[in-house]
Amino acid sequence: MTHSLPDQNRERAILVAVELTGRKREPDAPEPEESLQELATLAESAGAQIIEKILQSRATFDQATLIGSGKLDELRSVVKAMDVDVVIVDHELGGTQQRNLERSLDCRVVDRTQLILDIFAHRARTREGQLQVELAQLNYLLPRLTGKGIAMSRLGAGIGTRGPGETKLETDRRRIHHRIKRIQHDLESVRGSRGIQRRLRQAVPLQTLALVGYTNAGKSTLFNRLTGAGVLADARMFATLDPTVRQVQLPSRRRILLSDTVGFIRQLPTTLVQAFRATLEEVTEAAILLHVVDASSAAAAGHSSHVRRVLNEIGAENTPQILVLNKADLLGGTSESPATLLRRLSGEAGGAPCVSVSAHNGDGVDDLLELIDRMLPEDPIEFATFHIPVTDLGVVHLLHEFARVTSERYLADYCEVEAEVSASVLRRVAQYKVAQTVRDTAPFV
Ligand SMILES: Nc1nc2c(ncn2[C@@H]2O[C@H](COP(=O)(O)OP(=O)(O)OP(=O)(O)O)[C@@H](O)[C@H]2O)c(=O)[nH]1
Ligand SMILES: [Mg+2]
Repeated sequence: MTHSLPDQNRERAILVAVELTGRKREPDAPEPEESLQELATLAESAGAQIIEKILQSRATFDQATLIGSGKLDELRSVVKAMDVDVVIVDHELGGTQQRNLERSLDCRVVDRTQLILDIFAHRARTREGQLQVELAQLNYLLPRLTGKGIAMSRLGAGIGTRGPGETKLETDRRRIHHRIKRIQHDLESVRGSRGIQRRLRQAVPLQTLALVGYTNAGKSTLFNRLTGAGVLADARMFATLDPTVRQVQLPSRRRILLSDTVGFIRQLPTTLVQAFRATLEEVTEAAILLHVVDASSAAAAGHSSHVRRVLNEIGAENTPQILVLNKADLLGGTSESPATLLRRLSGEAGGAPCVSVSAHNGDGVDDLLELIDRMLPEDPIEFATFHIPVTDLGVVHLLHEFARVTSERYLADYCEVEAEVSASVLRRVAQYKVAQTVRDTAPFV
């Protein structure tokens, strides 16, 4: 785990989870230990030092305090003895439960969602990302503002205290509602300008592919490997929050756009995922999804089935997928051979083609590019004549860039261009077309 703070500057955290006995787990739900381990990774990503992990088995969650009263006493003495700053609970807490726990333990109590939001708040770089996180935080807090109202003005620099502008929130619900409206309004205008960028991008008729996957799967590392871009890749979870888009050239010399997106994680409420609309748009509009899995993780299968579920929820289940088993360089010590894992995950993904790569050392990346080339829809070349008004000369430029122009003549108020154009480019400029014949030639490069 990477963290930059020396131990004495990090918050001392205890992690708590409850294992419900006698209840069948959801098909892709993790083992409680595995979930607790993931929580530890998250907490460390947020800068905490883990003092202890506590797992309690119970038939049900306690309504008032989640854990039972005996366990609570035990926890209280550990908190005191070990000088603990924050207790992090691996389940979503209701407002009352959180308040009761804080009062009883006399220390800060944060749940999994708050921790994730906290990391998000820290990582968001763009204005849109920051607004999205604040909106998600407010939506999380609102239903928890029951009774006398929780202490909204917990100031400080620790985990869970980077709440949405404590000072803005110190009063009541109405102010929060007001703030939510304001953020939504600001988001609309930020999105408006992104919409313009997106349209500009669409004017360049390239297909977009999106990297998706569980957090820490290696999406950004693969993105950098494929595009030569210097996107932050980090062992901390949720290194990427804002989508980044770059061009990639395929072996056929066709170009595509690749976008790197926020990682998915279990127990992140879909409403929160929805807040990351920028990412979702990249995903739902992609021609192909590159589903990246950390094949070296013992939880690979659970992670990939979770990702498939989120893709379902956001309506991207029918987008063609390539399963990319990453971190192949680390394989060897795992119980399942890469070939078996590939077969199994591919079967679960409805037979999606898969490829094993190492974003780290580049192994398999050429195979991935070949596969993308084969999977991209055919794009036949046609020969067409265009009349482009002088007011739209940008289109002439576009044809020079993305087609093979064979002649170009400037007439009174338009330019006549003859060109070999791929079908996808042709669709963009169809309104200027005056004649067209399909050519029986190989795609130009
Ligand atoms: N050994 C090895 N490590 C890798 C490989 N790919 C990525 N990593 C490491 O895995 C960690 C996570 O990589 P990222 O590329 O940031 O992962 P991500 O999927 O973008 O993560 P989020 O943006 O947090 O969702 C980093 O420490 C990378 O160096 C690989 O092929 N082999
Ligand atoms: Mg990333």
